Amino acid sequence: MTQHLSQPEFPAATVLGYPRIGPHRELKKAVESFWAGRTDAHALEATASDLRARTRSHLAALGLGADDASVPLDFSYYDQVLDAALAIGAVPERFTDLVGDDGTVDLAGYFTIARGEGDRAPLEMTKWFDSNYHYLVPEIGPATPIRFVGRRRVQEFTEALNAGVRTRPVLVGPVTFLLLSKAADGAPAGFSPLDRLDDVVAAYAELLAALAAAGAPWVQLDEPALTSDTWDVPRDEVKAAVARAYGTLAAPSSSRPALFVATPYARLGCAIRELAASGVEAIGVDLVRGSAPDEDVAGIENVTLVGGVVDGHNIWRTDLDAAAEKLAALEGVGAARVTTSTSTSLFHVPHTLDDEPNLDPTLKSWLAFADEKVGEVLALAAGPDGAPEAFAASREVRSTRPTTAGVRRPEVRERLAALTEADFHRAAYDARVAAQDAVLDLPPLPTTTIGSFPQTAEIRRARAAHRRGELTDAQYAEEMRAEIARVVTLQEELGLDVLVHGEPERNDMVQYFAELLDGFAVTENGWVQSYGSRCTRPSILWGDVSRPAPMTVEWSAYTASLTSAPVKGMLTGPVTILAWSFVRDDQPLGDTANQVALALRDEIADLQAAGIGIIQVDEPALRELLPLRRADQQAYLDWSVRSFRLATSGAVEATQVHTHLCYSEFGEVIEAIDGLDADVTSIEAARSRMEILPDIERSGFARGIGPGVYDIHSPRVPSQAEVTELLSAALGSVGARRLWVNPDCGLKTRGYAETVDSLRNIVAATREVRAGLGVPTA
Ligand SMILES: Nc1nc2c(c(=O)[nH]1)N[C@@H](CNc1ccc(C(=O)N[C@@H](CCC(=O)N[C@@H](CCC(=O)N[C@@H](CCC(=O)O)C(=O)O)C(=O)O)C(=O)O)cc1)CN2
Ligand code: MET
Ligand SMILES: [Zn+2]
Repeated sequence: MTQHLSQPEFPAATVLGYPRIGPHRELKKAVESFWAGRTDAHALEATASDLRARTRSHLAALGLGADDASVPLDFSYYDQVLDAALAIGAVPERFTDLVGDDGTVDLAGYFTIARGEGDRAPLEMTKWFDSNYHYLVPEIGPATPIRFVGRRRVQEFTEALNAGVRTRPVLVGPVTFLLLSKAADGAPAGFSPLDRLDDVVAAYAELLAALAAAGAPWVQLDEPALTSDTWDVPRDEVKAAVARAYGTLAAPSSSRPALFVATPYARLGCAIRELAASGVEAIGVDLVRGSAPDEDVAGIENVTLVGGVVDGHNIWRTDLDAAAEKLAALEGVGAARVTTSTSTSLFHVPHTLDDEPNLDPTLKSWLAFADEKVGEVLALAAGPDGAPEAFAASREVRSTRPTTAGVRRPEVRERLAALTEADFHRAAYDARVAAQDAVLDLPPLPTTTIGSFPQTAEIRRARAAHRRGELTDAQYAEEMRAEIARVVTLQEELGLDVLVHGEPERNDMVQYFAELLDGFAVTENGWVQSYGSRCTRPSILWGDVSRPAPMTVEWSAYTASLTSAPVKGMLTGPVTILAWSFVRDDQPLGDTANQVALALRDEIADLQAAGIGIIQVDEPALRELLPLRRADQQAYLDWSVRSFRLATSGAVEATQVHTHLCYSEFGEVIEAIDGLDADVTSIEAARSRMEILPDIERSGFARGIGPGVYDIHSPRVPSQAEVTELLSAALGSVGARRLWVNPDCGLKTRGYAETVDSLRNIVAATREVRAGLGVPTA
């Protein structure tokens, strides 16, 4: 051991992070009431402080030590990447007026940067690694101010210490911060945010010193970017950045805390040597999605290796024997010490199983949410002799799970085994176009929406009342039908060409289907943050999947009965259903996806039989599950595309199959999108001003395409002129024959006022552009 004498030991058991939204979404409610002007910043700060207090004493009560830095301090009002940007003062120029004399931004300003205001666009939002969490993308240019200004983490640390808990502050690490950033508008060609590394590192060094001065023995720097090899920046530059950043931050000094660098989500392949040589005291590796590092890493003998053996990203009870073996194998790498942790932060999983009285007890015995995972980490640190009951309970799952009814259903398995290649193919596209043109009679540049209309407070209240038994099934259905009728009338008045039913009956586009399919369970309080204050309750896909009855046919058929316009049926695709659920870990994902696909295939057949001629199968999560390492990507794209094709290829030639994707860079998966073989694809494009078009052109994509012309993530109403301009750009690259007109995504999070104005402008702009083509306008 060459560690400094005063060097504290890393805790034997810890977790990389914990849910921050609150067991009953306390933070969501407090933040939304602040936004609505119902409470002031003081009240919000007080609620947040109370939530932090409850979280740390809860974690201490669960058994994480109160004085040894084993309780992580990872609170955020909205997003941890935005927090990092504001800690170092990196505010985009358009928000400069929000910055005070001391370089900080107050709470109201913080939310303005997160959510936009008037004509000022918020920071772009995109997926956090391969999860359904979304972070805000910092904008870094050559002149972006970067210096340590934001003391929130320091204050939170002191607050906890005064209450008797010495926490471990968590920060997004400097290299990941810059790799996740984008070049600010106006940055010269060739500029990369990583060019500002030295400035960022200098700011972090001051922040670390402030935390040490406040009494923090350890600080956790999250560097998940090091588990991916898909950055634009060459690998050698990433390694050099790690060496440079941590060479500075971990240089011997009495004024810094000990550093724990965590690398969740996949294998730390890229920079472990640079990290080990840098002088950081501890390195966390993901042993659930990744594997142990090589055995010849120089410097590792001075480092504590923190083995992430409890899955932070899924909810299955850990096989403690297998996890203990992984930890034992990690010992072989030659580190100074090996300790136990989770693979990722636990903010991807719900708080606790104790809040789920209605989950089937057998299923429940197979699961571990965040609190139960804390127990697993502690049990592993104690070992089989120290925690015999936990190890016994874990063994019990191994024996009951494979044999429990519903886990393996012969009829589902036989149907899958009998599939042939023909089940994955539709007729040739040209034949489909001819058949569809003959029945659909659509104008050029057909207008449509992505499916959902605003989920109003009345709709949610009705659903809550139905759940509590205050509305009968019939009364609830009546309310939903009334809403559908309103949405149909509105779309007719607006003059949209292909109508939707608006999805009022869906609590969520995945949970709705999970509630109707066999093989899934749903939670009551299993909320997980998706972005900002928005949460979802991921369903639990535990057994073989099948469809006991049609799921959407009545709603779609009712909708079609109200109008002579074509109505688009609306389903969620197999990949997205998997991505936004907690999925069984006992068989390949592709097999599970195909089971879901067969259920959807039957639904499509029923929709067709009910006279629905256009069916959209949403796959917004296609890009999300893309593996973080290039070598793994093709295999993923193969099974994901095939499952979509299995779901949709039963459609007859005349049925027009649509798909929809949103969020993230599609350039990387454009060939896969082509492989879906949908007749029409709608895709997010408005916020990036149609940046996707060159990718589409280059790929030779030759079917219908609707690049979004309305950024639905903002309350802003796009003007007719703006939409006309976007459409003209799209027309230039894809041509009138293939272009569809639609918003970026569903309208469920929007209000009615801005929705109606925006759709009106979209229809008007489309008519203007059609007129330019010499097409009749009405
Ligand atoms: N699963 C999923 N992931 C996704 C998306 C998505 O739509 N679904 N979209 C993208 C963006 N992410 C999003 C995630 C959540 C929401 C969202 O709107 N969430 C709602 C909850 C949606 C929901 O589950 N609603 C339920 C329950 C609503 C609720 O809170 N009910 C109250 C009572 C309602 C009342 O009395 O007003 C309660 O239970 O306490 C329903 O409608 O039934 C929220 O945070 O507020 C939007 C986008 C990517 N990932
Ligand atoms: C996140 S993609 C959303 C698609 C869905 N059909 C909707 O309109 O809400
Ligand atoms: Zn979408």
